[in-house]
Parts: sequence; structure tokens; C-alpha cells
Amino acid sequence: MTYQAGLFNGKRALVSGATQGIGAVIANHLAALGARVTAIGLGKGDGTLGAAVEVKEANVTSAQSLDAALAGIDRLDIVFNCAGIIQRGAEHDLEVFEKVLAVNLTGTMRVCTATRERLKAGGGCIVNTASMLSFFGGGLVPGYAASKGGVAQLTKSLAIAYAADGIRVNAVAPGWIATPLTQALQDDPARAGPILARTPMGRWGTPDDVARAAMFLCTPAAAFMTGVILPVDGGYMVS
Ligand SMILES: NC(=O)C1=CN([C@@H]2O[C@H](COP(=O)(O)OP(=O)(O)OC[C@H]3O[C@@H](n4cnc5c(N)ncnc54)[C@H](O)[C@@H]3O)[C@@H](O)[C@H]2O)C=CC1
Ligand SMILES: O=C(O)C(=O)C[C@H](O)C(=O)CO
Repeated sequence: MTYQAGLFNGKRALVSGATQGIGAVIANHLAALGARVTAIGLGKGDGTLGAAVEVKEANVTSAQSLDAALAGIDRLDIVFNCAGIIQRGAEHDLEVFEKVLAVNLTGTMRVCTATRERLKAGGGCIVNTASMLSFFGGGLVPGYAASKGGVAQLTKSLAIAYAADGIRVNAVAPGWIATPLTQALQDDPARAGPILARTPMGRWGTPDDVARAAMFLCTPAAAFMTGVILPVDGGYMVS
């Protein structure tokens, strides 16, 4: 932890896609820094969420499911949108393509729309999760790449639309991060080798790397930042 204790004291946060991976680490960090955190995602969690985090099962593709998870939350200061899926090699199939878009892009929009009024009260902030595939393509993952390109554009558009409500909307664009989502790549030397070779910092990113950058966007230090897509990639995109 690199932030001052109590930084988010009194803040109310929602993190989607927080039952494992990057979202779970962000939820734990926010709670450790004093926020009251609700984590939503599929399933009950992989056991890494701390006791201070409230966990609710919710599917971002369902308005009903999301509304149920938000019931009882009157105001929010911080919303992290982390829910995401990838279906490597299957996304040329239109049904799979649409499913990926429904979670990654429409799901992000659904959470933003559903939380906007609650964020207005305190001039809150939203952090979406883009990707390096917001900037370049992926032949095996056209749905994922399209969804993440969309998340970047959505972030910029909502930054404009929500500014009058005092809500800032930014995104992190993680590089190659060691989580369950990339386990198959980490385990395949033919994929992992070139990834590490092209990453100037020479290692996989950690969820903690992403969490610390994402939290920065919610601090007073980022008070004049909105519509930003912040790469957290160990230099991969500039190499
Ligand atoms: N791991 C990586 O290298 C990178 C990840 N990202 C993005 O970061 C975000 C988190 O990814 P990871 O932690 O790596 O993945 P992960 O697979 O470990 O976790 C994904 C989370 O999303 C939740 N989720 C999936 N579908 C959902 C739905 N319909 N409704 C609600 N929750 C749902 C899961 O329950 C889980 O909590 C995703 O948006 C992903 O695209 C972006 C760039 C790189
Ligand atoms: O292309 C893949 O396969 C991926 O796993 C993409 C990464 O998760 C990603 O989003 C890198 O930024």
C-alpha cells in the first residue's frame, strides 16, 4: 500500500467484477484505506476479499440483478467498473461476440447509468477498465477488442456528459496482468515469451499495479482529470 492511511475515510464505493482478480484487489485496497465497499460480481468470491468488503452476487448484463445489488445504497463516491470477460478464439461467432459486448461494454454503461444519481450527491468519480486492446486490435478476440475500444469512447463521452453533475469519469488501461483472465497465456510459453520480451519492465503486471493507478484517479490529486484513459502496462505500448 502506497497511500496515506484513511485516504478514503467516509467514502462509499462500489466495485463491479470484484469477486476475483483486479476488482477484488481494488475493493480490498479501498476498504483498507477507509472506504465502505460493496463488491459485486458472479459467484461469492474466490476467498481473497477481506471481511471489511460487502459482497453481493450481481450480473451487470441484468438491470434487475444490478438494481437488487444497489438497493439500500443511497449515495456513492467511487465506482470502479471491472467486470469483464474474454473468449479467446471464439469471438468470431456472433453470439459469443454479442455476449462479450454485453458484459464489457453495455455492462459498464449499465453500471454508470444506474449509479449516476447516487454519485451526484458528493461529486463522485467513476473509473472504468479499458485495456491495451482499446488502442490496438486482437485477431483472436474481436469482441473483446471492440468492447474495450468502446469502453474508452464511453469513458470520454460520459466524462463530458457527467461533468455538470460534478462526476469525473476516467479509465485505466491495464497491460498484461497476472489474473485468472490471462492464466492460459501465462501458462503458454508461446504467448508468455513474446509478451515478456516486449514489455520493457520485463514482468507481468499485478492487480496491485492496476489498483494503485486506478485509486489515484479517485484522489484529490486527480481533481482536474476526466476523460483520461491511463495505460498501466509496464511500457508495452511504447515498445
Ligand atoms: N488481466 C489482464 O491482463 C487485463 C484485464 N483487463 C480488464 O480488467 C478487468 C478485470 O479483469 P481480471 O481481473 O483480469 O479478470 P478476472 O476474470 O480475474 O475477473 C473478472 C471479474 O468480472 C466478473 N464478471 C464477469 N462477468 C460478469 C458479469 N456478467 N456480471 C458481473 N461480474 C462479472 C467476474 O465475476 C470476476 O469478478 C476486466 O474488465 C478485464 O477485461 C484489462 C486489461 C488487461
Ligand atoms: O488478448 C488477450 O488474449 C488478452 O488476454 C488481452 C488482455 O487481457 C488485455 O486486455 C491486455 O491489455
